[in-house]
This record gives sequence, structure tokens and C-alpha cells, in this order.
Amino acid sequence: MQKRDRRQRDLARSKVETLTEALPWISQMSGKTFVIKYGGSAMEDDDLCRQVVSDIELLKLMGIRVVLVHGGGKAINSLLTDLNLPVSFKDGLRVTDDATMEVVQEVLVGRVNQHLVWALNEFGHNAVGISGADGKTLQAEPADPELGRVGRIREVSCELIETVLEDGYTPVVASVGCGADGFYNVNADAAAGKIAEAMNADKLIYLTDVDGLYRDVCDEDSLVANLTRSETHELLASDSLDGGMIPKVRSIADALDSGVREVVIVNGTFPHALLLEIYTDAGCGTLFTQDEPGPSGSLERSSNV
Ligand SMILES: Nc1ncnc2c1ncn2[C@@H]1O[C@H](COP(=O)(O)OP(=O)(O)O)[C@@H](O)[C@H]1O
Ligand SMILES: CC(=O)N[C@@H](CCC(=O)OP(=O)(O)O)C(=O)O
Repeated sequence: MQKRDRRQRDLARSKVETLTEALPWISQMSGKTFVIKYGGSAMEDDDLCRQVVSDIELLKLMGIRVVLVHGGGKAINSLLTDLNLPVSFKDGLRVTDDATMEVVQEVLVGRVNQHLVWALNEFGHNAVGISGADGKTLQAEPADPELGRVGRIREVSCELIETVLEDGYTPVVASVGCGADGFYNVNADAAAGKIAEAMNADKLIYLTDVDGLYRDVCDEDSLVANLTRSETHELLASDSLDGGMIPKVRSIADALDSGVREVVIVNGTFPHALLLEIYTDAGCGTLFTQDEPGPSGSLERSSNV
């Protein structure tokens, strides 16, 4: 056999191995509901954004019901800076006065949401953009007087999202909430967590710009592979988290408390991280699970690296 033929055969064999490894995951996950939160920090690069979008298309083709919830914190920061408006956070949440709220609306609903809808449609999806205010999907109330128009989610209505899914469209949700006196700036991690709870989602995935949760964000060897629900609460109580990881881990703890079985933080800037996490035995990122293993047939994997 010629050398080139052998190389081609080895390549083909490794492709078949990949498919064989993916098969049990593909069959187990078909028909499940996944809420994917796409953080603004992972959206900066257009090529990587296209890969995320193509991965989501593949999930849909594999029968997964995907609800995409997005942030856009970095893009909000840029526009605020361009407009000479202050950028200020408290415990990972943006201090939001009325002028900031207008910018948040403009960026999340007007720009990021529509860009994702367009990109998904380019890949063959039928995507529908939803502001959390549409159909009263995210009903909010003031979170803290010091934060201005930041909203805590009071109630989630999944009716619009379910209708969109049932009609074969992919819902793309911007984290803006509605309250008695207008719109609220809802943190996108919290929005994704609450939507996952309300939809009884099988899996909640956070796509961000780091490989997962670090014990110490300055030490790359401190990446955490697995955390149980109790350990997640202990971590929150230890006050050791910083910046954007605070609302993320808080919403993960809430989601686990409400019965979401599996949550994972994945690096959305790593090519095809979504597929690695979902369709390989090893998975990737930091996996958060209930204290007790799920019933047989649950999606939990036995190991995670
Ligand atoms: N313990 C930690 N582990 C991982 N990331 C952390 C930690 N503490 C703070 N961070 C920061 O959280 C950031 C991700 O949160 P954020 O910027 O809000 O992203 P996103 O836009 O995806 O929500 C990381 O870039 C990292 O700098
Ligand atoms: C209250 C609050 O902090 N809202 C966030 C909403 C966007 C967001 O969460 O975006 P990321 O997911 O990219 O961080 C903000 O204004 O930045």
C-alpha cells in the first residue's frame, strides 16, 4: 500500500472512531432541551462566532431543542465608552441609570440579537429574535436601589419560546426584562439560568472566554473539572469569586437548586467547544451536577477533564 493511501485510511479510521464515540451521545440527547448562554466575551471574533453558530446548527440537526440566550457586556461597554457614559459594575452587575438602559437595549436587542439571528439564518436555521420583554418572557423587578434599572427576574413565561420551538424556529433571547415601569437590564447569566429552570431544560451551557471555573483565576493549573451542587454553594459562600464569574456561578447554583441536572461552563473561544462538550466522552470545561447522580438515562458523564 502506498504511503498516501495509508495516511488517508488512518484519517478515515479516526473519523469513524469520532463518530462511533459520538453515537451514544447523539441518540441520548436527541429531543432534549438545551439552553445555551452565549457570553459577549466569547463573541468578539467573527470566525469563532460563525463556528459557534454552525455547531448550534448541528445540534439542531441532531434533534436537540436549542434555546440561545445571549449577553453582550463587552459591546455595551464599547458603546458606553464611545458615548462618554460611565462603565461601572458592582459584584459583576452593571450599574444602570436610564441613559445606560437605553444603550443596553440598543446593543442587546438592536445589534447583538439581530446579528446572531442573521448569522444563524445564514447557516440554514430559522432563527427568531426575542427580547426578554416580548411575550413577558422575562418579568423583572428592581434588584438593588444602588444598581438603578438592573432587574431581578420575578417570573419567566416560556410560552413564546415554546411556540417558536414548536414551529421549528430557534429562539434567540436578549436579556432585557419588563417590569411595571418599563424595561430592566437583566444579567444574561441569570436570564439563561431562569429560562433553563422554567423550561425544565436537560442541560444549561455557558459559553464564555475562559476554559471554565478556576479556583484561582491567575493560576491556569487550578481549573475545576467538576463541582456538585453543595460544593457550588460552598464556593459562593466563600466570597472568592470575582467579576463576571459571580453572576454565572450564582445562577448555576440557583439552576441546580431548581432541578436543572447538568450545567457546564465552556470556553466559547475554543473551536467547536460545544461539540467537544456534548459529543465526546471527556467533555470539556467545568461541569456542575446535582449531589446525587442522576437517574439512569440522564445526560451526566462519568468523567470530565
Ligand atoms: N474564578 C474564576 N474562574 C474563571 N473566570 C473568572 C474567575 N473569576 C473571574 N473570572 C472572569 O470571568 C470572566 C468571564 O465572565 P464575563 O466576562 O462576564 O463573561 P461572559 O461575557 O461570558 O458572561 C473571565 O474572563 C474571567 O476573567
Ligand atoms: C445587569 C447586567 O450586568 N447586565 C448585563 C447584560 C449583558 C450581559 O450579561 O452580557 P454578558 O453575558 O456578555 O456579560 C450588562 O449590562 O452587561
